[in-house]
Amino acid sequence: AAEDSYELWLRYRPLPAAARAGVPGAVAVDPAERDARVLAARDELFRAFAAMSGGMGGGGEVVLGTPATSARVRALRLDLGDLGDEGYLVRRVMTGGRPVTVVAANGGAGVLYGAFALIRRLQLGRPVEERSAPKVRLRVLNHWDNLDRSVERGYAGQSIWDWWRLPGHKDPRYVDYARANASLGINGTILNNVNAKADSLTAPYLAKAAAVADVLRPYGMKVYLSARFSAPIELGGLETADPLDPSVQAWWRAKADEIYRVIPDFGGFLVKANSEGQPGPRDYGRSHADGANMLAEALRPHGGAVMWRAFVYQETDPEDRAKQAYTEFKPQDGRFAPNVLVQVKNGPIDFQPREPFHPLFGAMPRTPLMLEFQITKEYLGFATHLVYLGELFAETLRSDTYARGPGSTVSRVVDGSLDGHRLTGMAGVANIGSDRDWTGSTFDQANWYAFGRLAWDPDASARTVAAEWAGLTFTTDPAFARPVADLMMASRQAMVDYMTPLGLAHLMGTGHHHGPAPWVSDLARPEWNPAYYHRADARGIGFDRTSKGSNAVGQYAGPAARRFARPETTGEDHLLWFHHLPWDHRMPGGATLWETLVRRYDRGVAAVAGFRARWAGLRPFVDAERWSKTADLLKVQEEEARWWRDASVAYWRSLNGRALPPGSPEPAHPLEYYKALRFPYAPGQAH
Ligand SMILES: CO[C@H]1[C@H](O)[C@@H](O)[C@H](O)O[C@@H]1C(=O)O
Repeated sequence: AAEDSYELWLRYRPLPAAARAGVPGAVAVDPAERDARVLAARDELFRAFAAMSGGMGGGGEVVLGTPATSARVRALRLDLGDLGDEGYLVRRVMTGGRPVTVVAANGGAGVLYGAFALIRRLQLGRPVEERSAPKVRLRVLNHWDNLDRSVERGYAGQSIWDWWRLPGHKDPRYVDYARANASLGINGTILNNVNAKADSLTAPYLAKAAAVADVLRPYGMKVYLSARFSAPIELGGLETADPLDPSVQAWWRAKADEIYRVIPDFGGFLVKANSEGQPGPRDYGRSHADGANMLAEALRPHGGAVMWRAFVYQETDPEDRAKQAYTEFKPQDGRFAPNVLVQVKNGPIDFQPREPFHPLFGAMPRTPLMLEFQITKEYLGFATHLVYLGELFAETLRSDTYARGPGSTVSRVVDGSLDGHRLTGMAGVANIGSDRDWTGSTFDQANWYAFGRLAWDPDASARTVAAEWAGLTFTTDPAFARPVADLMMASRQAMVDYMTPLGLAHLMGTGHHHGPAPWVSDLARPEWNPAYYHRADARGIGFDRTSKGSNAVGQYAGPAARRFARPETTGEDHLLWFHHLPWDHRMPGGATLWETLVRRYDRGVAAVAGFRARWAGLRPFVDAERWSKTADLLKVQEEEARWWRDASVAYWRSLNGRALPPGSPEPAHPLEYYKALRFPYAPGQAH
């Protein structure tokens, strides 16, 4: 179809007539060039130029390559010193009296990224020159994809990884997946769920992963696997997976050797250990560092890395889940091998609509901390609600940890500049599935896009990224791109308002995590209950994490801790995250907490109604298919926003017996109606 959402942001279309002459007519690589990434860059430029020129191109030539392999690039004596392996330079130069656009880099990956940058700039109608290098080294997607093609927390259909027919059949979709990722600079992918089956490490599955790696390699992407810690028992027939046991160590060394025989550039392992029932070193009285280092030692001869997740909330500190990862990992700072990264979620609980930054950022200066975002919207309305996550990601990244004084932002922890780490990384839990539009909705494509752009440059502006995506995906007409970027930027706060305003968190329905269920309090583990998080009763609401409560604030560095210690300085965004307050608590504007809470719900619902109206006005700019799907989903979102608001307000009122502030509507139904709703077949559930 002419307007196919399958193409994502790589929609190569004829440029406006005036711009077509500027589309290069020729692409030159050195005849001896053998780097598959440079050849992929050349092919991508051919494809893009042919479409963008509408047959009218001819604005000169593009020369691609590295000084090492291209005599023409070498002859230009460009300064590429600060670009590393993956950075690039796109520059207009005169050679032999003719203007030429050169895409130069120190390595093939840089050439590839430069080619995509050139395409992007032409699509957006911008001057083509650009110099850029990634600030973060490992920019990876985490697929929570199971071997049976179900996707944990996936809302866009089945897994794209067709394990059954691999390696014999390689779905052409893998090439488009690689192109999309390369266009953002994403350079690695973890193919299988962190809740891992040991089967993924058997020879047949390694052959399948190798086939995928072969497709991704020309696009600069490495394959990684999630490793099940107990695999030596399940696959090797050993009696233990104790990381200090020599037979276990030998098993992993042999396994790593086997993997590198079939995937020579294998990236390494991602591990979820001793978390939510997964096996791990703690099962044997060993530490996380013991477990990670054992795997790191097996990968070290081959240059692989271990991404060891810090998502743990058992065993230690039952008083406050938000404190547990810090309690367990902070003492191990400095004990991890050099090829281990500790992968930390953006916030201390679990991918909520809003959380403060995770207290481990800044607290483990001797360990490379990898930041994990969730691109799939497990707690944020699945692929139905329009929520632009670039704004959430950027909020985390610019948060100041104060670990080394003011300006010690999370982005500086992650890019390694704060503590001098060269091994750095950012992971995004993928929202990709086999739906035609990849992500379940057009606007969820923007979240994949924003993750990639912010992994490349954690200091990039979320708004700029949104406008860029809207320009590439729809049209660069400012009468469209500007209002759409405004809508996207407002969308996350709108969701916070109608779901969990003022710092509330984790009030979603159990298991599936869709829809409100603040009344649930009878689940086996205390931290699975919404009531654990809101702690509301007749008198007040919120989780006291000050020194009078769980003292989670004590895990933050001085100025941050001081800010979070008092309601007045905490600010509205995290108010009830850190404080338990009476319903009559006076807010800065003079209204009570209760009134303000209800007003926030109302504001969130009204915002979504506003998005619908705005989208209606943008109809002339968008093809019918993509316009209608978005319009349909916004209608559902408005209904669900009202559901969240009504159910939540009805519940809080059942506790506090208060009237609604003037003008705020009564909930549509009595509380019992909301409590009785059931969604046994919601998508994406853990199994
Ligand atoms: C993969 O498991 C997930 C689980 O489905 C999810 O509810 C939660 O977000 O976190 C877990 C994790 O991050 O490990």
